[in-house]
Amino acid sequence: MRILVTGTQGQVARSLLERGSERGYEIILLGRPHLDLASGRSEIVAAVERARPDAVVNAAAYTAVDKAEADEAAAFAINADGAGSVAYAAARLAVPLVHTSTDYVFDGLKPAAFRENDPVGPTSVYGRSKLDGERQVLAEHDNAAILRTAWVYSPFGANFVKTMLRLGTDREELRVVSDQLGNPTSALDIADGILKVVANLAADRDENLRGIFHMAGSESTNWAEFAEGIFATSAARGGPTARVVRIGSSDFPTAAKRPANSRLDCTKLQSAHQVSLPSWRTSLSDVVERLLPGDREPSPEQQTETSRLSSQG
Ligand SMILES: NC(=O)C1=CN([C@@H]2O[C@H](COP(=O)(O)OP(=O)(O)OC[C@H]3O[C@@H](n4cnc5c(N)ncnc54)[C@H](OP(=O)(O)O)[C@@H]3O)[C@@H](O)[C@H]2O)C=CC1
Ligand SMILES: Cc1cn([C@H]2C[C@H](O)[C@@H](COP(=O)(O)OP(=O)(O)O[C@H]3O[C@@H](C)C(=O)[C@@H](O)[C@H]3O)O2)c(=O)[nH]c1=O
Ligand SMILES: [Mg+2]
Repeated sequence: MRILVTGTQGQVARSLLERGSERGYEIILLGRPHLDLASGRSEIVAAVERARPDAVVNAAAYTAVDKAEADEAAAFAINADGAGSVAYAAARLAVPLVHTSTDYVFDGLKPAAFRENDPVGPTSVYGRSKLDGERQVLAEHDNAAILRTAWVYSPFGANFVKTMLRLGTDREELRVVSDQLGNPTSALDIADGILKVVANLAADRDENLRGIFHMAGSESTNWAEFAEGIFATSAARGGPTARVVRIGSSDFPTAAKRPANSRLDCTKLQSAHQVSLPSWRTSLSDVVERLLPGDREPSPEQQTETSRLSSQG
């Protein structure tokens, strides 16, 4: 099966290339200048049709949350109209579409994990543009699954894990917000989940497989606790580490307002598609390992492990 993925350097796009190729799919990454989601509908349709896909995954987006506050037109062109045009193109080709969306469509005020039919209320331009993208995708294509994910990290692109490891190399202490809750999600796990959903859409016309689903790591946390987990994982492998000082969002001003709680309840995806993603506590070490340089000093535990193994001959 030939799967067209939008974007070439994105976290989810690169993960789909890796995981999809391992599983025998033909993965075609298509990005600028060949496919620009900010261009017009006819250009987008032509680019998608040229790739002759059996399925389409829209993994490209304007994801710079703070920058989007002052760049609303570009965020909506890519995340809303661009997504709608990708869906229109997939509908014309009569192939299934998986579209990626975000936990930031929610206002964060529910004192529990959000379900797919909970009222939305984005607090940022990024969140509003992604919400409009969901609406346009649903309007253009009935053979589509919209997967809302969250707090994505991976060996690729820009993400919070990379930021922490970078800042941790020359700082002893980092101030990180502890009053925003969410589900950190490995893009490699997202890729596995997307491939399963694509296969289900291709195999089965059941309308319960279409529509909006939450697909995030199975365990929630806050950014400060996530940072502590990143540094513990890194330190155990001889990588950079720093002490995390827990602060409130009001002590870390940003252009965009983030939801205080954007935990996602993913039971609908499990029951319809039999997909559930691991906890960040399980998936983080693989990503941290891949992000650390190869020539670092082993940690004391690793040294013990190495000498134990070599003494066993
Ligand atoms: N990152 C996160 O924490 C979260 C992401 N999501 C959603 O998941 C999806 C994947 O995100 P992620 O992989 O992290 O994204 P990244 O920020 O890693 O990558 C974004 C991708 O979009 C591409 N892109 C941006 N603008 C355009 C454009 N005009 N035309 C074509 N391609 C464009 C980029 O292209 P290029 O390669 O050329 O730079 C890049 O490949 C998105 O829908 C995002 O909204 C949801 C929740 C959390
Ligand atoms: C770097 C840093 C960030 N923070 C805070 C800022 C913010 O509230 C939180 C996370 O920062 P980031 O900018 O990495 O994350 P952010 O850009 O908000 O990440 C979001 O991206 C989009 C694309 C999504 O769809 C969301 O699911 C979510 O993953 O951590 C600190 O408290 N201390 C720090 O040193
Ligand atoms: Mg960011």
